[in-house]
Formats: sequence, C-alpha cells, structure tokens
Amino acid sequence: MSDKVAVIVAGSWGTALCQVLADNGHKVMVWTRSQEQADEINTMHTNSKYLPGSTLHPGIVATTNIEEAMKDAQLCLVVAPSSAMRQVAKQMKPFVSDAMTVIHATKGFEIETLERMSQVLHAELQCREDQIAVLSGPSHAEEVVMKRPTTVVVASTSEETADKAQVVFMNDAYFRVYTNRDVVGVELAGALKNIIALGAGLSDGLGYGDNAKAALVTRGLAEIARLGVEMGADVLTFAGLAGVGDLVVTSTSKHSRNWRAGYMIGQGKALAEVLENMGMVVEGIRTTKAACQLAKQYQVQMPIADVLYHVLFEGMAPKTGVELLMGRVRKNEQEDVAQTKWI
Ligand SMILES: NC(=O)C1=CN([C@@H]2O[C@H](COP(=O)(O)OP(=O)(O)OC[C@H]3O[C@@H](n4cnc5c(N)ncnc54)[C@H](O)[C@@H]3O)[C@@H](O)[C@H]2O)C=CC1
Ligand SMILES: O=C(CO)COP(=O)(O)O
Repeated sequence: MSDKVAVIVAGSWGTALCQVLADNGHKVMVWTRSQEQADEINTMHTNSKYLPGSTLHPGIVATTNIEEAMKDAQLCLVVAPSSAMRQVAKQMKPFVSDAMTVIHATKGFEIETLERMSQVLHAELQCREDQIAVLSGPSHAEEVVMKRPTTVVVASTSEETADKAQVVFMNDAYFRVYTNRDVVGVELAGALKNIIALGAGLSDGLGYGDNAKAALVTRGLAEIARLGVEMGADVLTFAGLAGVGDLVVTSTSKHSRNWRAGYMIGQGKALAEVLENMGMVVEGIRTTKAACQLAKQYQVQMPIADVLYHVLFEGMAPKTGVELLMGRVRKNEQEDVAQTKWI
C-alpha cells in the first residue's frame, strides 16, 4: 500500500511515527508550525530539537501548510499534546473528508472538559465516530525512530477502521500492531499511566529502591484500572499493551519525560524549574489534575494520584507523600480488586 498519510505536528512522537509510515512505503507529509523545522526535515532529514541524533527517512516531507499536508490523504495521524488538541483539530476540520480515517496517538485529557482525545476530535471534526482510532502502547519515540522492536495497539469502535490502521502502521521488521475495540480503555490507560510513571520517578529521585517502585506500579495499576472501569473501560485493556505494557515502560525507562520529571521533583527541584528544563510535553502533570477530578466525580479512590496532586500543586514534601501512602489504613489487597471486577 502506498497511499498518502498526513501527520499533524512534528514533535518526538509524530516524527517517530512518520519514520514508521515512510518505512512502510507510504507517502508521508507532516505539518509543523515552524518553517525552520520544516526546512530541517526537508533538507537535512533530521528533527534535532525533538529527536536529536536520529536520521529520518528521506521520503518524509514537511510543510507549514496544513491544507497541503492533508490534501488527498486517506489517513491522518494527529499527535498534538492534549493541551493543543482542540485548537489543532479546529485547523484540521476543513480538510477532513468522509473517507478519511483520523488516528490520534496522544496520551492525556482536555483539562477544562475532562474529555478524552477521541471525544475532542469527534466534536471538533464533526466526523463519524467510526472514522476515529487511537494508537497507544509501550513506545518511546527515541527507540521507534531507531527501529527497535516495538508493539502497540490501535483501537476503534469500528473493526474496519482498526484493521485499516493496523495494516498502515504494522511492519514485520520492528513495529507490531494489535487491534482492540475498547477505545475508552486504551485512551484512559495511556493517559493515566503517566501519573504512576511520575510517582515511580519521584520514588527513584528520593532514593527508594526497587521494592518501592514495584509497589507503586502494582498499586498504581489497581487504581487507574479502578477509575477506568468506572468510566466504561474493559478491565482487560489495563492488562494489555496500553495498560501494564505502557505502565512498565514509562515507569522504568530513562526516555520517559514523566519519569524524569518525577525524578527531579523527588530530588527537590521545583515543578516550574523541571518543566522549564524539559522543553517537551510532560502529560502526567495535567493528567494528575484531571484524574483527581474524575476520581471525585466517579467516587473512586486514587491514593497515589491524590498524594501526587498534593506534591505537585500544593507544596507537600515528596517524603511526606510517601509517608502518607505507607500509613494508610490496613487493607485486604483484594478488596479493590473485587471492586474493579478484576478476574
Ligand atoms: N514521545 C514519545 O515517546 C511518546 C509520546 N506520546 C504522546 O504524544 C503526545 C505528543 O508528545 P510528543 O510528541 O512527545 O511531544 P513533544 O513535546 O516532543 O512535541 C510536541 C509538538 O507539538 C507541537 N505543538 C504544541 N502545541 C501546538 C499547537 N497549538 N499547534 C501546533 N503544534 C503544536 C510542538 O511544536 C511540538 O512539535 C503526548 O500526548 C505524549 O504523551 C505517546 C507515545 C510516545
Ligand atoms: O508514552 C510514552 C511511551 O509509551 C512516552 O512517555 P513520556 O511522555 O513519559 O516520555
């Protein structure tokens, strides 16, 4: 297959996915706001700000004209940060046809509305729900661009759309794609795991060991699945690539911006300073806010997210946060599991 694919925004993840699509033989046109970045991609075949040291497929073409990027594309991949998704979707809207499949690979919520990304896209693009899919899973851009073996999942309410996305993205060299019908679960798992990855980084930054991190990841999975199920997700999605798979990679990888942000906070740096140094999106910060609001709305207990909220936004010392978690009332491990209908 060699249809044109449009990619909207050339950050780390958008650019790495351009590489996959170009390797798969597609004609890839990526939209970026920055003329300087477009020129660099077109002439040097690099994106030094977001993927330093990597050489891109020479067939990837960048443009600052969104109409040119999307014209005649069968499939459009959007990888804007969650905070920019609605604004970017408004710009895409005039160029989305009935025949176009729109896939997003963003992991977050719109903080003002607490909507998932496919809800934002559906509302702004005014397209059919079955035109939309989400791509998620354990996949750091830095490894994908180097063609290191990676597996992801694409979910759509339409089996046909998920199958189409699977065929477009999958190759047998380094990018394996599974399909899934649980859009809610895949989006929630991908967004919520960033909170736990922040917590894992914080624990490492405090100098705690592997026991503490394993506990955070395990109990973190229990609490994000608990919220997910209340919001309509299939619990099994949390046991899959978008759930435990992504939770493990983000909580343990040196590539993770969420883990790195948590680590620096654990070492005593202020949030503003951490974000200033990162220069890339750290979705878990805003997602902690969103999750705490959702937990209240759905009456679900999320002790780890709660403590992180206090540390990130209310000046609680990270060590005090850990003491609070360790000092919670005695519990039976399976109480929560039963509530989650986890089998
Ligand atoms: N980097 C990674 O390895 C992965 C990232 N993701 C997700 O992908 C999403 C994007 O992350 P990254 O690409 O890593 O972020 P990034 O920080 O590397 O790049 C963000 C890009 O968005 C652009 N942008 C920001 N606001 C914009 C606006 N209003 N209009 C147009 N362009 C705008 C920036 O110029 C930049 O090119 C996030 O939700 C993240 O969680 C998912 C899987 C892997
Ligand atoms: O979602 C990711 C890997 O699957 C990327 O995580 P970070 O945003 O923490 O780098």
